[in-house]
Amino acid sequence: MQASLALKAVTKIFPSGDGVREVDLALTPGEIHALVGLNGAGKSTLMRLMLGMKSPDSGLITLNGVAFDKISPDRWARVGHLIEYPLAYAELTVRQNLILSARLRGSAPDRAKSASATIIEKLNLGKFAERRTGELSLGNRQRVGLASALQHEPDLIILDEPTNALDPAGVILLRTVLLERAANGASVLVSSHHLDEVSRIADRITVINGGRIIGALQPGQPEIERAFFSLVQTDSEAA
Ligand SMILES: Nc1ncnc2c1ncn2[C@@H]1O[C@H](COP(=O)(O)OP(=O)(O)OP(=O)(O)O)[C@@H](O)[C@H]1O
Repeated sequence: MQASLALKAVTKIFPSGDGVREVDLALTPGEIHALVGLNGAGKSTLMRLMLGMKSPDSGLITLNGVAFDKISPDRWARVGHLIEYPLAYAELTVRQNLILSARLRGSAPDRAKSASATIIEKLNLGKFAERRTGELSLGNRQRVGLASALQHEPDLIILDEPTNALDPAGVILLRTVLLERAANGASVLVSSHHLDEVSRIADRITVINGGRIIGALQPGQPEIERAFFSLVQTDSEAA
């Protein structure tokens, strides 16, 4: 069964009073869903909740109808994510890191080797494959983090600002891999500040402000930035 993740009235409030409130959101197999919002809007918090890295104060999150405390480790192994910092050992080479991450997700040694070779090619990391990861530029480390999140062909993909440090070539390569995964039925959620980029790849764009979902934008709609700021301004004025 392909992944579909659903949030119902999910709330998580930090002691400061910030957080996310009463969020309803659903990811659909085969769709790329973008989450856009200003700095501090609640995107990373929401993604952490969707990955079980944080627990909600109230509300329910399910994966294919199953509550998080009942999801098996095998099911989690088919999830790919990158939240803020790429997880990689600085002393290991790119290839070693990728093989290790595939093994940690339960891939057999041969499968881990071939999966890492495939993603190294897809994200154009060949030149760096035998270099120590700690020596790479920020953008190439981001590519390694993305490679690790995507190499095991996950059916649920959650990426927090995946294009932040990427050059235009990296953005295009990532776009190709995400479109390919979605075409194969994966549910994809990406957060971004780059409205033009998400407009190009997303099937749906959800806007978050002050921890609440405040509306949607149409991918490809003209003047999408203006529409985004108008939604945010109206919401902020009403608050
Ligand atoms: N662990 C935490 N403890 C207290 N407050 C937190 C914590 N994590 C996030 N927050 C607060 O919750 C709010 C939402 O933060 P979050 O990181 O989810 O925003 P974001 O939309 O991802 O922002 P950005 O675009 O800057 O990455 C912010 O006000 C932030 O300061």
